[in-house]
Parts: sequence; C-alpha cells; structure tokens
Amino acid sequence: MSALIEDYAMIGDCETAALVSRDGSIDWLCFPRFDSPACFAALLGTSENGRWSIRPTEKTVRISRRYRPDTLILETIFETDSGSAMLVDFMPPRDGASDIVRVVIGTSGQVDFETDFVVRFDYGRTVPWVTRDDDGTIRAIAGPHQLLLNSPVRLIGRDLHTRGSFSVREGDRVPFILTYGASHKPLDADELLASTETYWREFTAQCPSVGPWTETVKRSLITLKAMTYLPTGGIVASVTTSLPEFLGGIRNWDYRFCWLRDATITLQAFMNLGYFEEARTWRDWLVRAIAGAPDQMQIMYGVTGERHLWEWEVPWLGGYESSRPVRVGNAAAEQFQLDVYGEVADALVQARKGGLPSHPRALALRDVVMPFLEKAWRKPDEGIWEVRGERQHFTHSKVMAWVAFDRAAKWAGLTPEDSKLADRWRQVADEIHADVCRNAFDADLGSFVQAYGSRALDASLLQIPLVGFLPVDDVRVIGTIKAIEQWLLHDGFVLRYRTELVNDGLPPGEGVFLACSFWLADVYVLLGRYAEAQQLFDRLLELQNDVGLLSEEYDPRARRMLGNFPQAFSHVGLINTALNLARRAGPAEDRAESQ
Ligand SMILES: OC[C@H]1O[C@H](O[C@H]2O[C@H](CO)[C@@H](O)[C@H](O)[C@H]2O)[C@H](O)[C@@H](O)[C@@H]1O
Repeated sequence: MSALIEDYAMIGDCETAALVSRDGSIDWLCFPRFDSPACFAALLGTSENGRWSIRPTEKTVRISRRYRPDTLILETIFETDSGSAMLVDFMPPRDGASDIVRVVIGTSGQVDFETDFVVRFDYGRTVPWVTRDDDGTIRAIAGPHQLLLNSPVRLIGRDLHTRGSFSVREGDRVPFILTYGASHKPLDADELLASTETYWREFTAQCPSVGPWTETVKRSLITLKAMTYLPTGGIVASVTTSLPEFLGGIRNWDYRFCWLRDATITLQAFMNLGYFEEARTWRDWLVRAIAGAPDQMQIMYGVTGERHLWEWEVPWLGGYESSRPVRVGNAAAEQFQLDVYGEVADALVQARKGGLPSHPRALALRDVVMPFLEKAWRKPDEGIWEVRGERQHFTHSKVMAWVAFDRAAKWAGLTPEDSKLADRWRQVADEIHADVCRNAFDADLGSFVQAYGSRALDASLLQIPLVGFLPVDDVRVIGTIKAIEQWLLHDGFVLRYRTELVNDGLPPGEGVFLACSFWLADVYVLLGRYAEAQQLFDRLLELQNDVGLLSEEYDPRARRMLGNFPQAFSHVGLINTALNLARRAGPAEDRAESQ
C-alpha cells in the first residue's frame, strides 16, 4: 500500500522526477521524461507494480527528513536502538545520463539495512529480464527500456525482486546509482552529489529576500524549477498522474503535461522573483508549441510541444487508495478554454516589462491570435476548471478574454505604428467588459456568478480584482467576495465551487483548492485586510508537508492532502501571496494596476 500523499518528497533532474516515501521507498518514477511510462508505480498500486526501497531491517524509533538547504537533495535520517544513518537521495542534473543516486551514510552506532528493487516497466506491468554483469551491475531490460543498478552491495534476484542487505557504522558510505539507458562512463556518487549541490545552490542564490518567507519561497521555487523540462523550457503542472481529488473517487487526472495556464502563472512567479532566464526559455517553448493556425492552438501540450495527449485508463493499476481509474494522457487537451489567451498575454507583457527582448515570432503570433479571439470570445467554453459537462459562458473565461485585449492594447500602444490596433483592441476589451457586467452579475445575490445565467459561485471570480478587471472596492466585487466567504469556505479554505450544486459532468466531491485559497489571501491584501490575509496564509503554510511540498487540494475533515503532488498551481499561489504580504505592493497590486 502506498503512503499518505504528504509523506512523499520529490527528487528530480529537471527532465523527470521521483517520489520517495518517508521510509525510503521510491514509489513513483517515470524514466526518462516526466510523461514516460512509470517503472516504479507502487504509488498507484502495490509494491508489485514497482518500487525501490532502502530501509533499516530493525524497528526505527524515529524518521526525520529535510532537503539539504537550497537544494533538491533529500536527507532521511533513520534512528534505531542500535544507531542512526542517513539516506541521501537525489537526481543529478543531466549530463547525457539520467540517474538516481542513493547513498546510505552511517552517523552513529551500527544500522542494518535491506534494499528491495522491483522494476515494472510500462506503468507497473512489464516484468523485465534482470541479469548481473561480471562487474556486479544489475541490468533490467524489457523492450525499449533498460535500467542499470550499480552498488558495492551484493544484490540477489528472487521471486521477481532484487534484494540485498548491508550494515553501516559511523562514517561508512554505501552508494547505489540507478541509470536509465546505456551507461557511458563510470559514475562516482560523491562527485555527482557535489555537482548536484552546486547546481541547486547556484539556482537559489538569485532568489531575493521575501522577508520571513524567504526559505519557504525558495522551496517552492526549487519545486517549480524541478518541474521545468530543461531541454525545452516546458513546465509540467505536476509530476504525477491520478492522485485523487476525492479519496476513492474518479476525479483522477494526468498532470504531467504543460498547461498554458499553469505554465504561464508559474512563469509569472519566476519573473516576480527576478528569474527572467526561465521566462525566456518558456517563451521560446510557447512560441514553438502554439505555432500554426490559431484555431488549432491547444490549452496544453507535451513537454516538447506534442499535441496528441490521448487519455486512456490503466486497468492493471488499482489506483491510489482504490481511486480508479488511473488515467494516462488528458482529454482536456481537446477542450476550448478561453482564459489561457489572457494568461499568456499577461505573461508576455510582464516579460517585456522585465526587459526580455521580443521574440521574432511573438508579434506575428499576436497578429494572428488576436483576430481569432475577436470572434472566439463570444463562444462558450469548458473554462478554467476544465469541466467535463456542457460548455458554458464562464465568467472567468470572459474576464480573461478581456485581459487578453487589455494587455494587447497596452502592448500595441507602446509603438506609434500600432496605435490603430491598440484602439481596436481597447474597443473589444470595453465590449467584453460591458458584456460581463451585464450578464455575469446577479443583482439578487449581489455577486458575480460562475457563468452567464447561473446562480452558482466560483472561486475563479476572485481573479476579477486581481487582474484589474474591476477595482477591489467596487461594490460588485465586495459583494462577490462576501458571497464567496459565505458559500465557498470550508474550514477557512476555499472550494473551487460546490460540486454538489454544479453539473461539471462528474460525481460530486472534492477537497478545498489550495491555489484559490491563496487567491483569497491576495484579495485580502488588496483590500487592506492584512491581518486576515496573514492568518489565512499562515494556515496554508501549515498544510505544507515536512519538506515544504503542497498538493493540489486538501481535505480539512480528514486532514489529508489530495490531488496530484507536488502541484505547480499551489506553489505559485504560495510565492505570490508571500510576495504580496512582504511587499504589500507585490504581484497582486501590479496586475490589478493594469486597469
Ligand atoms: O476538475 C476536472 C479537471 O481537473 C484537472 O484540471 C485541473 O488541473 C489543471 C492542471 O493543474 C488546471 O489547469 C485546471 O484549472 C484544473 O481544473 C484535469 O487536468 C482535467 O482533465 C479535468 O477535467
């Protein structure tokens, strides 16, 4: 059985990532890319679906862990009656090979360990041929996949598992190096550890002070960086698939892709912290990915820009705590979601403001996308929450279409030759604004509503003041915030919408959505309700696990994390709210000022 979601930590090399449980088991790993078929899939099944454990044989009296400061190097300390030892887990940034390195270091007395290496390629199904080379290397092969495991520990195959045992005394170091594909050169665990440490320390060194939240912001920044596919600059929404939004339910989705929405807001967080190199690579990825006819633009792509992300179910995996189906691929790739145009426009304008030189294709792209959008904004869509029910005129989608025209008009207004375009786009922005104010505000409720003609509330309406569509002290905005506080709060955290009242094409039930809870804190900052913003933010920080990671959702009743893990959306929320609180004129006010 898999561990609690919050009991996992992530290690990664900016091309793929693994989840390690508190007791030293790697239960999730897709080699060599984030979206490759998992070779350890115990997270969504059983140990027979693949996992690699290294743990003491005797009872542990205490397990503690942390990331080595400013890095993605995980240190787990096991204490037993006879001694203590540290397991160091990391994935070196790529230099041709793709590896996981695990080093057991004795810290006091003596600790006996056992390791159990179970490889099941193709999402936990294919049992490989496992052989031992003359030099002791364990080789697991099936079809296109090959894994090589090197260690001084003698490993023996039995019952389709590869096992070994060893002891460490104070000062002993026992390394294991797992390599995907061919191994071109002998690897040294200590050298890899040193270069990995340097890589992450250099990256975090640029992070500015965010007052008392600097360390927690750095952790989120490292987490987001680890979800960036370095060869292209694409950013995945999470490194897992099918961790459920409701335990035992069917809201299980594959997040190992690049959503324009999630990637763009991630970039905004990077830029808010002054990381513009990441913005450049992402912008280049974006321009390549969405090149072509504007009506064929997708809301998400694979890490190198793939368009076909067919969704299928994995019948041989039992699902996380029986939450089935396990899905690979994501049918939402085929959806129409109007908001992404606004998010992309906002990020591009922010990149320009930050001094990023313009991309040769960016203007051409703007000039084909905007005319398309002039018609498309009138159409119903699936919205930010990617409903699997009927398309609707979602309020948030229209607001973000307004953002697209508003930002495009400002952008065009920067050059005299584009001033005609600027006027035209300002006109469309005004038209959308009027349309939303006319159709999305319910005077009886005193609030904006989820979609035209609906009476439901939706947390995405919190974006109205955050993107500058209306000022935060507008009476309609005040009414909307009140209504959200009244109807969407659960234990002080924010639900996206009431799944039992809205037909989103799925059975009701899900946790509170962490990103939306950060948005509420941002709105409190705009309102000057700093104490409430601070209080909500503090409570959200308490939800982080022991190594600072957040999933997508949280169940306040069961006090458990839910949804894919770690999730970019949630970590972006954390960074932005920390900046808003620390600077009080942080990103929320920057974005809102564009009104
Ligand atoms: O709730 C149903 C939808 O859930 C997923 O979408 C959510 O995650 C996306 C990635 O973080 C995010 O961009 C979106 O706003 C969220 O609603 C899932 O990917 C969808 O397929 C599903 O319909």
